[in-house]
Amino acid sequence: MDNRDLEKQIAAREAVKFIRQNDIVGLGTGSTAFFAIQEIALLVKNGLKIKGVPTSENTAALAVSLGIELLPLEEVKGIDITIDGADEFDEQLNLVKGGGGALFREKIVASLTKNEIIIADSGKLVKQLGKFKVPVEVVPLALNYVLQQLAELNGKGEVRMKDNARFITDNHNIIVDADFGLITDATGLAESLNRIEGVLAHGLFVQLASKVIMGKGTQTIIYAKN
Ligand SMILES: O=C[C@H](O)[C@H](O)[C@H](O)COP(=O)(O)O
Repeated sequence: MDNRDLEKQIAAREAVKFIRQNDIVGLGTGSTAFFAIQEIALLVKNGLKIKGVPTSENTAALAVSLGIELLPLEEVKGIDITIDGADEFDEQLNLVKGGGGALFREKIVASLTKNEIIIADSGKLVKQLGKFKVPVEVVPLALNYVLQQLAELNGKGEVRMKDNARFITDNHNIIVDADFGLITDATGLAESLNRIEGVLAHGLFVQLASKVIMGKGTQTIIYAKN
C-alpha cells in the first residue's frame, strides 16, 4: 500500500469509531470511502448492527459484496452518520466532491445526515478551494445553456469524458468540470450554481461536513466545526 492509501486507511479507521449500534450509516463513494466501507464490514462481521445508505451504484455493489445491509436512499428520512471522501477541503470544512461523479447522491445523503465525516489523505487539504475543478451534474438537454451560465460566472466548463464517450452518472446525466480558478467565496458560488436551470447538483459542499479526519503519515488530524 502506498503512503496516500495508508493515510486513507488510518483516517477511515478513526472515522468508524464514531458509528454506534443500530445507526443508519451513509456510505460514501471513491477510493477513500472504500477503506471506510471495508472497516464497517469488519465491524458488522463482529456484531455491529447498522444499515447502510449507498451514495452510488458502485458503493451499493461493494457494500452488498461485503455483507452490509442496505436501505434505499428514497426510503430514508434521516441518517445518523456518513463517512465519505472529498477531492479537496479547506480548514473551514468546505469541500469539492464529485471527482468520481457521485456528487448528487452524496449531497442528498449529506443533507440527510446528522454527522457527516469526511476522510482524506493529506494531499486533499488546500488553503483555498479551486485547484480541483468543480464537478457539475447537468441534465444533458441543458448542456449549452449551463456552459453559457458557467461562463457568466467566469467558469470554464468541460464535459467529462470516459473511454471516448461522455461520462454518464448513475442518474443518467453528464458531468461538466468547471474551472473557476481559486474560489474566494464558496458560499456565493454554490448559491449561484444552485440557481442555474439544468444543474442537478454541483460538487461544492458548504456547511455540510461536521468534521474532516485527515491521515498524515501515521497520525490523524481532525478538523471540526467550531
Ligand atoms: O464522486 C466521488 C466522490 O465525491 C469522492 O468522494 C471524491 O471524488 C473523492 O474520491 P477519492 O477518495 O477517490 O479521492
